[in-house]
Amino acid sequence: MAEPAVTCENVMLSRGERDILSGVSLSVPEGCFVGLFGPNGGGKTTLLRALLGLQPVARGRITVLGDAPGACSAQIGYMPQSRGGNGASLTGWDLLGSGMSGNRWGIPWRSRADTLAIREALDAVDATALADRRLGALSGGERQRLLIAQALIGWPRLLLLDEPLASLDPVRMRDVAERLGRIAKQRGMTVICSAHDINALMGVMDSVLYVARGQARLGTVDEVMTTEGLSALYGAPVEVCRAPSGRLLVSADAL
Ligand SMILES: Nc1ncnc2c1ncn2[C@@H]1O[C@H](COP(=O)(O)OP(=O)(O)OP(=O)(O)O)[C@@H](O)[C@H]1O
Repeated sequence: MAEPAVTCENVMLSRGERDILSGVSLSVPEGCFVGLFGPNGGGKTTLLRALLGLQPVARGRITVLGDAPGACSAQIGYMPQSRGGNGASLTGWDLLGSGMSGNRWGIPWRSRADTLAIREALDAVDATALADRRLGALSGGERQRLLIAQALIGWPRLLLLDEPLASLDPVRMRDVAERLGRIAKQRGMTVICSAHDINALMGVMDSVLYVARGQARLGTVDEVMTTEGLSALYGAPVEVCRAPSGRLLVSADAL
């Protein structure tokens, strides 16, 4: 059987004096598309950073692509949570090319293979027409698509996306989610993608990873997104309803 892409064994992650996640054990099979959800401050970014080796593991053990976090960086694409703003005078080509020449000295130079890899990644999220424009002249959602393209360059084995759908309008959100799902399946990529709107990833993700109050639960949508399951995770009544359209509605006073 194929080795899992990610494992956590009794993992605790702390920031400063605070424990953000504790006792987390899970296994993500290679090729699985995982939607990562939870409240603000629930620990989604902290977990993604731990998988990258950027956040120390306070207790327990994490493996990523069969190795310690940080050991397989070349096989991982990462899109950090966008805080906007920087590099307004750069173009999309500059942005995507910047990640490719970091191991070379001298004037930035792009090989034909680099250019092809950038073109493929831009095409994958329908961002080719944006790449010649300055970042400062793009909308938040347009910049967001370029950042997703940047994470896709070279078709990484593991793709970690921190709220890639934020700032996209509903139609574009669905379009980008479906494109990511198709690429992941075609390329056998493992994806962990955080989001706030679970409906944006319905039909695209294979599993849901829900983090809240320091706990994590991984399973299918039907296993995790239940009134009982989420109420237990939040430690407060949470109601999960499925509309006739298939959309999930999650509501609670505490959310
Ligand atoms: N640099 C830091 N130092 C100390 N605590 C931090 C730091 N960054 C984040 N935290 C805290 O860690 C907790 C988890 O934050 P994290 O960013 O992982 O949550 P999140 O689930 O990604 O939230 P959001 O949905 O708002 O993006 C939060 O309570 C946050 O305040």
